[in-house]
Amino acid sequence: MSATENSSPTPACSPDGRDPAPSLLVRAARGEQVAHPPVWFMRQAGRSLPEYRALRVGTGMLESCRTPDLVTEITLQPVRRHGVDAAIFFSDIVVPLQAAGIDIEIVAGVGPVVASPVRSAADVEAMPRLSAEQIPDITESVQRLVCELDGVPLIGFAGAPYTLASYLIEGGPSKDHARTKALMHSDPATWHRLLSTLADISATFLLTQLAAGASAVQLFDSWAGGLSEADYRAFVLPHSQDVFAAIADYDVPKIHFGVGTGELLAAMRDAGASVVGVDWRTPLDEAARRIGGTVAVQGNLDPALLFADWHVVEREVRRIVSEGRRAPGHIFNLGHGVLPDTDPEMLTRVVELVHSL
Ligand SMILES: O=C(O)CCc1c2[nH]c(c1CC(=O)O)Cc1[nH]c(c(CC(=O)O)c1CCC(=O)O)Cc1[nH]c(c(CC(=O)O)c1CCC(=O)O)Cc1[nH]c(c(CCC(=O)O)c1CC(=O)O)C2
Repeated sequence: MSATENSSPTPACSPDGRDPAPSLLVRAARGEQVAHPPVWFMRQAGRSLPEYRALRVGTGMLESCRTPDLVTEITLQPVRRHGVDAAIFFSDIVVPLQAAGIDIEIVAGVGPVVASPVRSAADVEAMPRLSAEQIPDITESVQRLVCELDGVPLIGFAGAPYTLASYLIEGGPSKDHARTKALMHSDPATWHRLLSTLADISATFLLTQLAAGASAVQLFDSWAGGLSEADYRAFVLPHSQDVFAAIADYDVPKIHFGVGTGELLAAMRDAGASVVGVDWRTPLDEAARRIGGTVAVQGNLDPALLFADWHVVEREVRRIVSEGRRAPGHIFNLGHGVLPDTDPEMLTRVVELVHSL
């Protein structure tokens, strides 16, 4: 029976590439000597790929994320096309919120939109929790992928409590996160209750992916870089720590990433990460110095530079790989997600170049 006919994993592919032969990604994350850095890209599946755009016609984003046939195929597309060293589970940070019962949609061209923003103690009190039983499709998709990936590691992911809270409070994407910061400072009790509820939801989503066979996880705190270190440590870090503590029993790379977090890198390590993701603003050797040289780094090509001429991209990739060699371990990635209009050929060339260095 093939994996696609059976939702439970076959022994041949259940604990997967998660040992006994650790993948390049796992070895680099552990700081072991590797010939070249492993490479994958945030948002490597998705709008940059014509085969993704074709498959998505007529199906909404969140519906796609809950349909194992689509999730499996979309997750595999960039692995086949680019030869990346890891797959990232095709989903979104708001999937667990919707699965829990929160009225949230992803509107094309806008992003996540929340029907009733969460702004008061009563709103937080009324928030639902997420149980593993509500997301059997996530288990099925991960199990199928682990089989189909045949040793290529699958990275599971979730949004961190702060970034999820920012969408729930603002009601959608926001540049300044003004309502979020206002609630944080004017009603700390409600704030901590909200973040603790979200930490629970994130942990359940990650645990589900790990139990189904994911080889690594990434916790996205995309918007944490908008906070001072003092606010981050007081209002955010304890909740991100709770998420990492919930998955501590899994001996897998635990990547923690945010945009504009140059001042927060050490604090994000303190959340419990074994790999810290770095955007393009901080060189990787400097990032490793700020982190204290104890964990691996991931990054950090500016996604906008993929629109420049190849000689620019080549120079930048070489610089990043060389700076990454001065860190205790390096996973090559962009400094944030692939932009939708990126020429996928550029991504394939970056993979080939990193593999040749
Ligand atoms: O600007 C905003 O605040 C809204 C952003 C937004 C989100 N989901 C969204 C959108 C609209 C859009 O991308 O156009 C909506 C969204 N999520 C995704 C897609 C697919 C694509 O980009 O073409 C799309 C666009 C879908 C569509 O319009 O058809 C899928 C997604 N989101 C995410 C991931 C994980 C990853 O990045 O690798 C992945 C899957 C992995 C993959 O595609 O390979 C994670 C995610 N979603 C989201 C965030 C918050 C910050 C950010 O977007 O950069 C983050 C974390 C992050 O990337 O830093 C929220």
